[in-house]
Amino acid sequence: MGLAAPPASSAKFFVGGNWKCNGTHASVEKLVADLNAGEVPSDIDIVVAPPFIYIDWVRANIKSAYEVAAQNCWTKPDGAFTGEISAEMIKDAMVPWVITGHSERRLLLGESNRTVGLKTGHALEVGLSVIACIGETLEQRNSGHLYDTIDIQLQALFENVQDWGRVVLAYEPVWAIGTGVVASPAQAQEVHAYVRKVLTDRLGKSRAESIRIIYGGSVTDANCGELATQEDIDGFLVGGASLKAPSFINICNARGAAAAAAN
Ligand SMILES: O=C[C@H](O)COP(=O)(O)O
Repeated sequence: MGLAAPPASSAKFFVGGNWKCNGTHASVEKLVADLNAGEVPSDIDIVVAPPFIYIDWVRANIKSAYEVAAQNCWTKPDGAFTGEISAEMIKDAMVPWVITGHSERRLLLGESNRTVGLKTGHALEVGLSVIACIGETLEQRNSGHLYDTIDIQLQALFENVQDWGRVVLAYEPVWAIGTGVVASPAQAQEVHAYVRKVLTDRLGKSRAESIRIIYGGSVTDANCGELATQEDIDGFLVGGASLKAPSFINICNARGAAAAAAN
């Protein structure tokens, strides 16, 4: 007996694992060994984002089922920007993806919508693919500013992105990140559908349908199944659960498992 209807979205499922500022050489080696030992679907995109210091080792040692992302990049190619890593360097290190606009960078490090837009545009120009993050705080949601927050964040992307073919949009409500309070499937779907409509209005139906809109915020292998069946949820950006290989592998299998359960 089925759990839920199969997903309506035909976009290639995408699962990102954002390791954030976690790990040691020993724990990263163990995590990569465990990920390499697991079975993940070959028809989805899976991308892990280690801390910069481990990224080269991970890229060289993780199996080809997983691509690698940086967690951030700078807006310029090089220069006197102490502590920054440029998109050019990320490309030079043969890392194909970068995350931009994560709420931890927006809120803890003061990155503005403009900066996120510039970083995203520059990374794309350099040839990277980008996981661009958007999402509202609880205060913005509760004060009726959910959709204008999303609009403003998207507008900064529209001003800087020429080629949406290499962009994955991650909707991550800040109140759900690292809190254990996951958005309900209906809450997440409602915002994803809104984002899809904005993309449709700006870029046309066909392009909008091809852009993956993924959900992030307290995703675990226990709650990902129903989320994965929502029409406009094309995958996940996973934080804490991506540090545990068995959980992350289960999340990578979420859509296939949900489809199998529905049949
Ligand atoms: O980038 C990932 C998100 O911030 C979600 O993190 P979380 O799964 O630990 O809530």
